[in-house]
Amino acid sequence: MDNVSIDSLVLKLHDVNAVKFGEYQLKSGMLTPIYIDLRVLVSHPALMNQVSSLIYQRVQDEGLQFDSVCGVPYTALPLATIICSRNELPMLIRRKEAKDYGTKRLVEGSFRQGDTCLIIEDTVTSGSSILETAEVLYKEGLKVTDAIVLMDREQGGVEMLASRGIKLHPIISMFTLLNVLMKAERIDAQTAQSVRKFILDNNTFSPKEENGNEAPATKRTCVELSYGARAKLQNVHPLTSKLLNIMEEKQSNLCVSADVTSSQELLQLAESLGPKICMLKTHVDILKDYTAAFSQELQGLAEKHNFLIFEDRKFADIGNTVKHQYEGGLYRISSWSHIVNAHAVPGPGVLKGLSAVGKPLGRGCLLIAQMSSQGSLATGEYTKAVLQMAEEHPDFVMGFICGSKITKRPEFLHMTPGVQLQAGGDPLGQQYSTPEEVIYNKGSDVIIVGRGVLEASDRLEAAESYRKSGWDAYAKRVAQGGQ
Ligand SMILES: O=c1ccn([C@@H]2O[C@H](COP(=O)(O)O)[C@@H](O)[C@H]2O)c(=O)[nH]1
Repeated sequence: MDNVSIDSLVLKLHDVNAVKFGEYQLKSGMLTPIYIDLRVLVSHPALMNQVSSLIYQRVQDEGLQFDSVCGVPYTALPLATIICSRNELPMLIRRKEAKDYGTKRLVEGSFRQGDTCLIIEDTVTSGSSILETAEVLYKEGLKVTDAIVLMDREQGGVEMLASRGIKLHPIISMFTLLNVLMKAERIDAQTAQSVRKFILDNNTFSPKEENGNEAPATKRTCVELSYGARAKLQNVHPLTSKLLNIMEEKQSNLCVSADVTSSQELLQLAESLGPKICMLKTHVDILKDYTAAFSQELQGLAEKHNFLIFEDRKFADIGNTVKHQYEGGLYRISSWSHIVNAHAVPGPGVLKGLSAVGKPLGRGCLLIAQMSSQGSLATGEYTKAVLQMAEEHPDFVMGFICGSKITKRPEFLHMTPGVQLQAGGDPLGQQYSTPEEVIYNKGSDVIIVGRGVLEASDRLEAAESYRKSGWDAYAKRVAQGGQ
């Protein structure tokens, strides 16, 4: 499903007043600054057809297997009807109340015990309406493994349903909707930010422990998705998805920081450590003998060993300057580095400049939200502002350089430098944490290790130790946090 169709749909939904800003009450009684009212769709047949086509396209893209389709009453009923009728799929209707005459059935239509039913819903907040429908279907002997929703408010529905064995596939999610409306100047940045804050502050999902009690706060903050599951999320940057898949496949969340000054040595590192890493970080401006041939060889090794290249350039100038720095000069960074990073200090212009060059090439960027060095000024409100900048540019920003997880949004990556097997520091203010601390306790995704590997007598053996510690810490986190 392409972004163009999602963007145009969001704008049309806004045109027909299906997206309202103000103060509204949800089914749960919760007051919300944004209300999605898809009941109006029935008055707009062309839009109804567009929505139905997008839902069916998603069903096909996901390769979902099912025997029948059921729309959650009432708003999703006509959507399910159009989809089933157009594509000749058997449909079931869930009654809200059984009739007190005739068959008294709660599910109308023909089915066999053990059949799988796909649920279609218009909007999800907590996921409770889908679960109610699924429970009625279960009582009839049907199975429910997947549900498709047009609009996910991103308030815990995906996680709640996942905890009950149902995979929810959202077509539009709240943060995407806000970004599209903001880009089209339908809402201002302040409105978008206050809605984002409301959504993040009002997550409805609290996992239960096996004894039925609520999990303690430390466990409850979010359900932990695996790297592989995150790779499949709808909003994820394509390069993030690629990286997450590499991580899962190679069982490595290790990025080696190749801080050496000779091209030959860097290429040797890439060749020997390539199988152990998901990413290789460079500081191209410390090489004393850079040539274009070097960058070509490096790209070849990245393909051979399936890792991404991250040039740690830390762009920090106005948009026009960073555009030149990224695209041109001696290094032509955009031509060979999959990922670069930037400081948020100049404001969003830095991202506009970089993305003008990087986006057409499928590149991505990390924002520096925190630094590992002692006395860093990138803390508190600054870090929050960096997060906001990322949320406003999800089509180019893949995540953050940071010391710990700064957002629960699973589509953003957290990458942490300042990692060694023993905590400590260097005389110039670098501060080190262990892989276990960074990945398990601080919730980061990738460990970035330089001297821990480079100064070891056996670099390959050291890289394997870091790969294993990083991976074990991640496996422990996922095992305790969910799926
Ligand atoms: O906050 C930051 C941002 C970047 N770095 C870079 O990571 C490596 C760390 O090297 P070590 O040898 O493991 O200390 C280095 O390239 C830094 O420029 C960072 O350390 N902290």
